[in-house]
Amino acid sequence: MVVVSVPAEVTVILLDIEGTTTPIAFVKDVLFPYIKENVKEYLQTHWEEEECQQDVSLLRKQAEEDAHLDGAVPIPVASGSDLQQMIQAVVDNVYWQMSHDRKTTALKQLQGHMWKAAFTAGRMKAEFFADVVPAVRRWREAGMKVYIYSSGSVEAQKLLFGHSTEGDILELIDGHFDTKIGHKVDSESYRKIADSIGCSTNNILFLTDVTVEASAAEEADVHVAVVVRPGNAGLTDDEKTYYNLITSFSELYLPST
Ligand SMILES: CSCCC(=O)C(=O)COP(=O)(O)O
Ligand SMILES: [Mg+2]
Repeated sequence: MVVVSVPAEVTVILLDIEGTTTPIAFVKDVLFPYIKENVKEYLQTHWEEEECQQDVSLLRKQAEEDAHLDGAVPIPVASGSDLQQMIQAVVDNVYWQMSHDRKTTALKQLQGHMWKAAFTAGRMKAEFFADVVPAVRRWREAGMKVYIYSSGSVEAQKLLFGHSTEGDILELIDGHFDTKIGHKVDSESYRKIADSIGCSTNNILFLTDVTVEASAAEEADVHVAVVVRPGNAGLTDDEKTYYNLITSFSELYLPST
């Protein structure tokens, strides 16, 4: 087994979800199809609710910003539009964004609200790779703080950790960040996360499957390791040489343990 040593200055482990703690297949084959199958009915049922109206407003704002993109789907303003046409426009916009795996705050917020019913009713349970929970427990026993940084909304992250096949493991996580702090490919986001936690960027080790995210974090002086899991996108030879790679969290060696 290859072992990657965690630098002594690291006190915080920051985890990506999809492709790092959780199989991409769970996201692509369970979470995302649930949205596609239920978005129309969800909008019809919840349309009058404040939360749903806020989600639609955010999607409309995003659609305005996306207007220049090929195939972008506009969402008309409420007044003067037929309700069913409006709902269909939102559905089409969600489908279009999902077909491009967009990580916009607007899409992620709606998805989080939609998953709430499925998770809280016990109809869906989040999957974590077998090494994740034991490793997080060990890190915490060794005095590390463990945070999540995912494009999935904080609300959705809490649903996953609160309703998993391993039970409610939310208490293992010290805090959550999503794209409201900035995008994961933007190095400034990692500086803001360090500020918010109250540490230096070089006190953080970020684990992700996506090398552009690793590169952005590294630019901010965050330590990184790239996580290679079944079903993840392949890496180039240069990426394999450049980054510390782990295939399991158990391959991380903490000097204090
Ligand atoms: C609460 S995560 C749900 C999955 C998701 O929507 C997503 O975009 C995952 O992105 P990540 O940044 O964790 O790779
Ligand atoms: Mg990921």
